[in-house]
Amino acid sequence: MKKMERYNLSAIMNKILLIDDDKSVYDTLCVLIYRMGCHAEWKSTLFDGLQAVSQGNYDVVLLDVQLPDGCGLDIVSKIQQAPSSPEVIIMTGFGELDGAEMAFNNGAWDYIQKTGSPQRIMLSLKRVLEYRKEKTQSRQTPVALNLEGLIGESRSLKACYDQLANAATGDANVLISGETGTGKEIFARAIHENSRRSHKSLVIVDCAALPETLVESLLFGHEKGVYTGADKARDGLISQADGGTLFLDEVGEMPLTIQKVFLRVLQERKYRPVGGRTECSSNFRLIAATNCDLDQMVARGEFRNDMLYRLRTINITLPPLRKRDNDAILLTTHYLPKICERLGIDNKGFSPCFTDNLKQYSWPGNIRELINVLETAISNAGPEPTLYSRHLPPNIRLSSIREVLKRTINAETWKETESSKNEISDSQLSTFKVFRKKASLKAEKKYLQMLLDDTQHNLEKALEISGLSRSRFYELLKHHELSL
Ligand SMILES: Nc1ncnc2c1ncn2[C@@H]1O[C@H](COP(=O)(O)OP(=O)(O)OP(=O)(O)O)[C@@H](O)[C@H]1O
Repeated sequence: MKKMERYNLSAIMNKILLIDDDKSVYDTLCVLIYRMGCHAEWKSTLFDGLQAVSQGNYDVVLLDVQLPDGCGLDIVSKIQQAPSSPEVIIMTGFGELDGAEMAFNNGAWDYIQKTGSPQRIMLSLKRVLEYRKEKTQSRQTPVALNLEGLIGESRSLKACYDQLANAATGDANVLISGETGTGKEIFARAIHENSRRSHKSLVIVDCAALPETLVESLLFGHEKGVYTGADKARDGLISQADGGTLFLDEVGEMPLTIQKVFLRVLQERKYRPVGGRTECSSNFRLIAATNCDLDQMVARGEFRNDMLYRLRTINITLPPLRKRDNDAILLTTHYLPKICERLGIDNKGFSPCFTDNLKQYSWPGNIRELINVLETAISNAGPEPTLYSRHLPPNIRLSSIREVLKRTINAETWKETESSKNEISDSQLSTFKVFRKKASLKAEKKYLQMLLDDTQHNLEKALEISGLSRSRFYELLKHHELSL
């Protein structure tokens, strides 16, 4: 019986791993950790620590910054990817703002100076364990989130799904930021659809398209006869959002004069229609979206600070597509059949060279650009059943060639620097002009080789991508002893 009790206890005990090369820190902390009713283990290097984390079921990792085999800050996200997703508390010998910023950006729970009292570490540990307990409990009663139409499994996007779930359970104002085409509107819709207001309207206001002279009338409505042509009273968008959600898209474009009026509406959910004598109220939930840096706009006097403060009770920042791991491919798999269906053609497959290009491109227009590019590729492919990189628009293929070239040239410059170090001893350095000429010839040849490989020696394609004239292209091939 006793044995059984002990077994049960250890099963529910929180497990803490300390990664620190100073054993005395472990000796001090492990007593306190055991007193808290937790189990402590110790590793002295990043390598051993990561190995332990990948196998053990730890709740928290206390991580030193300077370790014999590297910097602790570099492995915070790797630790969190372990099966038990442990929280990380950084313990540093020297507190530095840069280090703290990097730690928090990487997802650390806290950043503590080791030289302070061990109680400070214990307090942080206690808080993080409480947080984990709450997190586990809320997971046990999961809210069924409807993410229909939202594609992506990257870590950065999943963190946004968590925020979406949190926003959907309440009524707080939400500000969604992110580059153009990252899905701010589709996220706003998902928050509304998952909220208790989903049976009422989601009213979308495109602040960039609001005509300044009619803005108040559009938002607040107007009474009969206030304008020539206003032959009857009309509800504004705020009234239409009563009981539902008001979505202010491109909120950075809202004129300052309107921000002033709108701020009062935000605070009191009350407004006065143009020409009206009495105030009306509207119980709406506000979501706003922007691709501007509103903090910078506030600093330049282009956006009201009090408005921004109100808007971002919950702040969701959508990551750009280039920072979403494999999501571009998942989106491609999702959108290809839809586009083909819309065009009334058979679905198409895609080759590895096609996805390689998609992965290497930086997608400044994000998901919207990806959808457009897929449409172009489908149309370029005509009746062919499979999409290859040659079906992609030239700018995407070029940018991927540029990436590979950059990497190759960097590697070669490094090799050259290394070998030139040896050459310097027995030969004179050439002039800069000669050196530059040699380097550019080498890069030229590399480019041509890649162009030929990528286009499978197709002349027309090579000319299209390179922008070279036919005669210049032949001249270059001859010069570098390459053949088509
Ligand atoms: N995660 C996603 N899964 C599937 N489709 C997405 C996703 N994110 C965005 N999209 C699609 O990409 C397109 C652009 O999305 P959306 O209009 O929501 O972006 P946005 O950030 O509001 O853009 P903008 O700032 O230019 O207004 C839409 O067709 C949308 O359906």
